[in-house]
Amino acid sequence: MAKYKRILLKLSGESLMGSQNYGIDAQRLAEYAEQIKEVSQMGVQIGIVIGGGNIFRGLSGAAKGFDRVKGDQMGMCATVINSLALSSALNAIGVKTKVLTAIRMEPIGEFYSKWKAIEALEDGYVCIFSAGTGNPYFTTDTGSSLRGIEIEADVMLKGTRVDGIYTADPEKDPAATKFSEITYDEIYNRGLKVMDLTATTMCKENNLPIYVFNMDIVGNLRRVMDGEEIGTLVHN
Ligand SMILES: Nc1ncnc2c1ncn2[C@@H]1O[C@H](COP(=O)(O)OP(=O)(O)OP(=O)(O)O)[C@@H](O)[C@H]1O
Ligand SMILES: O=c1ccn([C@@H]2O[C@H](COP(=O)(O)O)[C@@H](O)[C@H]2O)c(=O)[nH]1
Repeated sequence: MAKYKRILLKLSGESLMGSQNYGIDAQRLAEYAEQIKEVSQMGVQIGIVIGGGNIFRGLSGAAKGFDRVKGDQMGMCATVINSLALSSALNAIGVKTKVLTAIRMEPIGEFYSKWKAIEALEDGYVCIFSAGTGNPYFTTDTGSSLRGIEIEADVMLKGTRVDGIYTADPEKDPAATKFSEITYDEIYNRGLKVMDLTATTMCKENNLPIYVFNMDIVGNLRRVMDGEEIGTLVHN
């Protein structure tokens, strides 16, 4: 039996680039879709939030002179592009999906509501929550914690390109060591940057555990569902 009944899976937009410098790598997209299908077939209810860093981030836009709010709106549109790509890849392999958007944009997706989402999850749809929180100055990590709490997920799975939380950024510090578990408070106290603080605080205050793992290794999502300890658990 799967370890969790209902999950909120956060996927990194940057990871979707695969080996490219920009955009969507078809192979990485197909691998993500297959992993999600496998877990959906186990009966797990799956909500997904995908980032937009492979296309646009408001902060990088602001650094080039864009208005920050417009830049963030561009970033949110980037998450919609990624959500549509993932939805299409899932549909192509027989998985039913519903794209719900935080900003009204029918017919691209249906306007999000908690109850619509839960009904779709219970009907076996994989729900993709796009456009983040719908507000500027936030990130999709915060969008994930928000949606995870709203849909009453058992856990927020942060599928990223590192295999957990380390004492320092493992992509910069080869001497960094990995935690198998850590509390939210330790994340603050040690100044760890794996997830933004707004998202961490929302999870802490609402008791939503976070599990950070490497989604770029095919089969890992299933391993998490099987209870294998391949990442880092964050809890109170
Ligand atoms: N202490 C740490 N432990 C683990 N990873 C860390 C740590 N500090 C920084 N990181 C970095 O955080 C990154 C993971 O963040 P995330 O998955 O949100 O990536 P992202 O590129 O910001 O995603 P998105 O495109 O969705 O915005 C890793 O690639 C890693 O380099
Ligand atoms: O609630 C939100 C979520 C996201 N944004 C903007 O989108 C980009 C892409 O999201 P990432 O989490 O960085 O992948 C982000 O940089 C913001 O510009 C937002 O404004 N509000």
